[in-house]
Amino acid sequence: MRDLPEAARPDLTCDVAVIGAGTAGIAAERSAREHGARTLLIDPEFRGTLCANTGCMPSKLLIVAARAAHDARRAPVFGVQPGSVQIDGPAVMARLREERDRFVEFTRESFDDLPPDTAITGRARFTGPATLMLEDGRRVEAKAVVIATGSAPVVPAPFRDLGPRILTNETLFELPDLPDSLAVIGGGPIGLELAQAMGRLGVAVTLFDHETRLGKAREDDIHDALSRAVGRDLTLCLGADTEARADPQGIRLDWSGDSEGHAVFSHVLVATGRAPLLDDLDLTASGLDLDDHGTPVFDRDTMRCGGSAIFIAGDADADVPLLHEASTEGEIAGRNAACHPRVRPGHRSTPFTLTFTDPPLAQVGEEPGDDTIIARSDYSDQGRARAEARAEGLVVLYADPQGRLTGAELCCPGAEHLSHLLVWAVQSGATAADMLLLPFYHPTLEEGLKGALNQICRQVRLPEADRQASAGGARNG
Ligand SMILES: Cc1cc2nc3c(=O)[nH]c(=O)nc-3n(C[C@H](O)[C@H](O)[C@H](O)COP(=O)(O)OP(=O)(O)OC[C@H]3O[C@@H](n4cnc5c(N)ncnc54)[C@H](O)[C@@H]3O)c2cc1C
Ligand SMILES: NC(=O)c1ccc[n+]([C@@H]2O[C@H](COP(=O)([O-])OP(=O)(O)OC[C@H]3O[C@@H](n4cnc5c(N)ncnc54)[C@H](O)[C@@H]3O)[C@@H](O)[C@H]2O)c1
Repeated sequence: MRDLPEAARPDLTCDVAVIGAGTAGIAAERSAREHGARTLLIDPEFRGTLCANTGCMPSKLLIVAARAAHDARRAPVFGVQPGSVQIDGPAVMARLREERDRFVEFTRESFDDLPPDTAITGRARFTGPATLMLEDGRRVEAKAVVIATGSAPVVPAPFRDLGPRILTNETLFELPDLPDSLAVIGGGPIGLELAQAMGRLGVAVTLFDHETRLGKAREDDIHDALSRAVGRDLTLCLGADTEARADPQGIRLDWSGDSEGHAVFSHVLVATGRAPLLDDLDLTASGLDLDDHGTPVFDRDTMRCGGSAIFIAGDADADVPLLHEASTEGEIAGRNAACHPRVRPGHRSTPFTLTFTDPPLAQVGEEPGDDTIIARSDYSDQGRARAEARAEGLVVLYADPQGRLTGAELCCPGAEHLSHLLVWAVQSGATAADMLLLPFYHPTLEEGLKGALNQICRQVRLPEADRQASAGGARNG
């Protein structure tokens, strides 16, 4: 460094520079440091993770408020009369923000544990394959770089420039009160979760999607179960293209396609997908190969971009934009950045997505192939679900010709937990017969899985371990 003229000397040097202090970046920095690297963690704000601020946590806080309202409304089915249910919108939003801020504080506190001079405030861009420039002009030289800049909502043209009544996940949780009415554009996980929650909190919600499938459901009967369930809390308008314009009362939407109409909504939530935040990075200077969307081409086992010393993790890579994947990818990227050029594959877990509707939608493993054995458990009369007056939906299991579980799709009560059991079974290589040898307590939602597991055993001629008659008086456990 001493031989360089002063003007060319970097202001900051390190082994691994991590760009972005979200879930992936925090994991990458920690992992690189644990593997002996001198690290820098660069972020313009250090405001805590997307998950805590505007993602997983505030959305689940809205969902739990909605569930409380829903449970109170359906209590009379059990002979319990709670009286008329009143929703105090400002109180719902205040509790959401109070709890959310607590979660955000925890993620911010993790920055206090960083070694001195590791956290660098600034927005970074590439000036070369291993050099970065911060917006204040400081130059950073690193042996390896991890890109962990996250993603941002994509707002299609008709919804841009229409003012604060157009919401995204970045603004919805800041509303002082619940909206009078809400159009939700997009039936992916964000749209589904927030639309159903708002509907249950008494907001008049219409959900639009230009496709006819909600939540990328694989199976027709799973999609039917999901549509029926959310259709009780909101109006569904699938296969519809929407136009938007400002109106004195809010935002007017005109839609056409499988249905036609127009209406004015006090607010519109745009949940039409998210795109990696890479534009500010000047990736051309990095020398990386980019795909058609401008995302670096990378190896998802090592998180390395081509043959370079640049790694990528989290939503920035547009692969699987989920919290647990961001964390895993960060850990792999950080370790390999520290050990570069001796990179090695990290462990990637079985694909698993969970949308927190009621009942939840879960997808486990890969899509079924031509020789996949498919079996179903119906939850519309499952014993425990029936007792709780929430019997609906189904579980679809996938297995290979040897009876080994390869995946599942669920939309039924308890799917949040049942899907965990199933993803653990898939990842550990269990067969349907192995599963049936495990204990099933009675009366539980888990018992409902036995029907599909037995069907697989019959189809592949494995022993059906469970012959125990249902003691619950209902079909399927
Ligand atoms: C509404 C919503 C609900 C969700 N719910 C769930 C859920 O229930 N379960 C689940 O698994 N996943 C959920 N997700 C997805 C999950 O939140 C994300 O996959 C995850 O948080 C992504 O983490 P990340 O580290 O990639 O990004 P982030 O946490 O966004 O971190 C990116 C960081 O990069 C910084 N940055 C950006 N550009 C630069 C630059 N040029 N220089 C320096 N720093 C920069 C940003 O300031 C930010 O701090 C949800 C997402 C949303 C939007
Ligand atoms: N529970 C969870 O794990 C959870 C919750 C929320 C978000 N997330 C993550 O965040 C990511 C982004 O979520 P998302 O729901 O915004 O995106 P998404 O891409 O999953 O879904 C977007 C939906 O919007 C529709 N759409 C796109 N353009 C449209 C248009 N112009 N008009 C009408 N519909 C349109 C698409 O057909 C699709 O159904 C997800 O992929 C997921 O990884 C996860």
